[in-house]
Amino acid sequence: MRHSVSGVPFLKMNGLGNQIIVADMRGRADRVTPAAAIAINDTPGTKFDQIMAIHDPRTPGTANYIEIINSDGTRAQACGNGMRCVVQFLTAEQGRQAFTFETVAGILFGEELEDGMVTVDMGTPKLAWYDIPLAEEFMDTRQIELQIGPIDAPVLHSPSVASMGNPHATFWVNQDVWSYALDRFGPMLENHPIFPERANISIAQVIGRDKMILRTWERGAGLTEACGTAACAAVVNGARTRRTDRKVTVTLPGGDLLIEWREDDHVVLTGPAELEWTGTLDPATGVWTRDEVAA
Ligand SMILES: N[C@@H](CCC[C@H](N)C(=O)O)C(=O)O
Repeated sequence: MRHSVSGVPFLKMNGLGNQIIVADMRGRADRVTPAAAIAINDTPGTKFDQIMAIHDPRTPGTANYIEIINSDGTRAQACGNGMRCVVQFLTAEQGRQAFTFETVAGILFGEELEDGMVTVDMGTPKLAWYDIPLAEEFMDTRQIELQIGPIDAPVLHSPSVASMGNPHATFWVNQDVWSYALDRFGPMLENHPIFPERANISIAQVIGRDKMILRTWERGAGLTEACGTAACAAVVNGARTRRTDRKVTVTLPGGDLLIEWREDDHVVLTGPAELEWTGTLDPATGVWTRDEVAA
């Protein structure tokens, strides 16, 4: 095993194929720099969607402060799949299942279940236009005026928008979600002037009251195999537009997530997390080494 002098332990993990790096920054005052995040993502073998940096707690009663960094070096307020990875790592380390965390978006609760699945209470959605945020006032965020494609035959239009701490737009479609060039439309919609802080862009096909298929172009990361907060936002938007119930299995390219928008307004997500390998990372530069595994 080779460790750089200023290195921190890191784990390459995934949550339904959402590529996650967990960086253990406990006991340190520094942060993973944007330059380091970009360098890690540019290095073969560590292409990722988010880094979940575990810091010492800032607020009594919480286990850790979690900072979330996209692969383009920008900070994100929330990451459902990454939170499941953090819970799984800490459960394996500490032998206890339940944790309360703080993120920039608020306090979250996560727990590893007996069957190995991880459930995270992602808090309450924010639905006012200024909370998402949008650049102009919309009284009803269940359907906003936004379209892409020809004016008389838009390819995607009239999304529902919601914040799960981070901004999401859900475009409802009737045909196969794979028939849309999300790689082409995603960047345009992510950076549309209506979203002053950019947005995560999803295409949703409702299959039944409790089933939905979802693809997401993530702000700051691009096309991903899964986006937990996008699935949460899609179920909130599905329920409040009466397309779905409040408990829905969301099928993402990487697999299924169970999302429940509880009556107490909290959105809870349940799914798997997987450890791939471990290593050491310099959080200032992004230089990393992979631990050697005994044969
Ligand atoms: N993969 C995440 C969402 C990550 C944050 C997003 N890219 C943003 O900038 O808001 C998830 O599982 O929720």
